[in-house]
Amino acid sequence: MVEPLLVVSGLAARIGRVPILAGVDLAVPARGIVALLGRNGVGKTTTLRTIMGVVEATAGSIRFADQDITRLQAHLRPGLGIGYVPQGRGIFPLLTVRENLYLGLRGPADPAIETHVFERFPRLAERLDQKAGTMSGGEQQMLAIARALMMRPRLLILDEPTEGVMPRLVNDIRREIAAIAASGIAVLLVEQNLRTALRLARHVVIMERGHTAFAGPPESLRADPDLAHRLLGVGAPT
Ligand SMILES: Nc1ncnc2c1ncn2[C@@H]1O[C@H](COP(=O)(O)OP(=O)(O)OP(=O)(O)O)[C@@H](O)[C@H]1O
Repeated sequence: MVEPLLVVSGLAARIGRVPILAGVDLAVPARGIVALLGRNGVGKTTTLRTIMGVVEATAGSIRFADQDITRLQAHLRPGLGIGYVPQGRGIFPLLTVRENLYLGLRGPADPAIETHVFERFPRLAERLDQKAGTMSGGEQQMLAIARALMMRPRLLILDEPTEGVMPRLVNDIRREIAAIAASGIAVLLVEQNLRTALRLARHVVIMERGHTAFAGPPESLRADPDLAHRLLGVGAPT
C-alpha cells in the first residue's frame, strides 16, 4: 500500500510548560482535501504549527513523503514541498504584493508557476505594486495562498482561510481551494464551517482537547449526528 503523503502519529507538544497536544493522529493522502475540525482551543493550530516545526514535538512522529521530519529544522520543511498559510495569513502589509509573493523563493520564480498562479488569482496580477496591507482580508488570503503555491508545494496546509473574509469572497476562496486540490496538490484544511468541510473534504479528522477523537470519511459523520454534536457542538450535518 502507498503511504499517505503526510502521516502524523501520536503527536504531543507543549507551549511553555503546558501540554497542548497529546495523541494527535492524522494522515493526508497525496490527493484530495483532509479537513481538521474541532471546537475552539482543542489544538488545531498548534497541530499545524508542530507539523511545520514552529512548535517542537515532544512525542510522536511526523512523516512527509516517506521521510521522518519530526526533528527537522522548521526552515527546511517548506523546501520539502509543504506550503503553509497560517491563521491570520502572515502577510507583510508594508511590502507590495510582488514582494510578498517572491519572499520565500530562493532563486528566480519558475515562469510556468508564475503564469499558473496569476491565472488562478488574476486580482493579484493586477495589483503587483500595491502594498499588501491596503487589500481586503479576502485578497490578502488569496495572496497568502498564492505565495505558498509559488513554492510548488505537494501539500498545502491552510489554517482557517475564510476567517475574517467578507462573505462575497468566501465562496471564491473555497472554490480556489477545491481547484488547487483538483490540480493534484494535497490539502490539509482547518475549517470552522462543518458544512463546507464536509462538502470539500474526502476525509475528516476531529480533535478534542489535544488529541484525535474521530477520523473518517464525511459520510460517517453525516450518518452519526450525535457524534458531530458531541465533538463540535453543532446540529446534524447536512
Ligand atoms: N502562545 C500560547 N500560550 C499559551 N497557551 C496557548 C498559546 N497558544 C495556544 N495556547 C493554548 O493552546 C490551546 C490550543 O490552541 P490552538 O490555537 O492550537 O487551538 P485551535 O483548535 O486552533 O483553536 P481556534 O479554533 O480557537 O484557533 C488553547 O487552549 C490555547 O489557549
